[in-house]
Amino acid sequence: MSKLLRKPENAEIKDGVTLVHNVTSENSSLEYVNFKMIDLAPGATYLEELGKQECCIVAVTGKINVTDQEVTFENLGTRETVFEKVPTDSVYVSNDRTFEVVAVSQARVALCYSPSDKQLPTKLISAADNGVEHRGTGNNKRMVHNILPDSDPSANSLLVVEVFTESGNWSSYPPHKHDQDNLPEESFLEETYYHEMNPSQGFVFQRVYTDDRSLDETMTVENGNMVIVPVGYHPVGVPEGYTSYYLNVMAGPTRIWKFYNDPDHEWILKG
Ligand SMILES: O=C[C@H](O)[C@@H](O)[C@H](O)CC(=O)O
Repeated sequence: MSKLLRKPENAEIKDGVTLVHNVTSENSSLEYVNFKMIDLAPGATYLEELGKQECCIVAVTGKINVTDQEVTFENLGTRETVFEKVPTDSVYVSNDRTFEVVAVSQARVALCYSPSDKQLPTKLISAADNGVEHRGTGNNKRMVHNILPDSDPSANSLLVVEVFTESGNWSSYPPHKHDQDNLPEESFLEETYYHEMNPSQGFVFQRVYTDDRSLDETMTVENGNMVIVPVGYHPVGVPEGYTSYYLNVMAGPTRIWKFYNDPDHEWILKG
């Protein structure tokens, strides 16, 4: 199995708290992006002290309360399944703070981390604050919820978006990359994908590859899997009959999303 593909761990870490995924700089090649997906049973709590990392807490499904021990946001979350295709609520918590998540209902919560040493205010990113984008044409259409885009100055290095791609369409396509710290041409952002499929027995194909093909992995990605994108182009193809969801976390030395399209395939944009 590709080292870039992660299947759910589903490790119970305390009563009512299951660690579904845990991507760290120790167990991956990523230096900027860290990620946890946790499942919380009703009433379960998860507390974390942040060091020099910031965190975007995404109420992926279900309802949660979030506090940084100074301010508390209650009843966050807008959906029982991501395939309701509505934006959800998130909370930004900066470095050197402690946060606690309390499950109001059964909940799946994404914890998206990146480096931070300039403490910023804790901020509710409500569903209504998500910019919704409809990108692409033909069989390249997808819908994007911008949870924490680079246009939002609330974070130091973190970028968080979620993407819905319908049956028979492609996303992150034409293939693009952001693996060179070469602004204004291209930014360097590591990336993680947390994938879900509807119906859940579905799969997508995701390729991660570099210009010199020193990295060239094509993966069958199933419901609940993650894909780690340290470098390279990273297109996703969705078979007929299924809808794809993925949550992206990106971070790098500069908080700008400036991608570079694969020249072999950029002609597709010219229609
Ligand atoms: O670089 C960002 C990720 O590849 C996705 O968020 C991608 O941009 C989604 C899309 O535009 O299809």
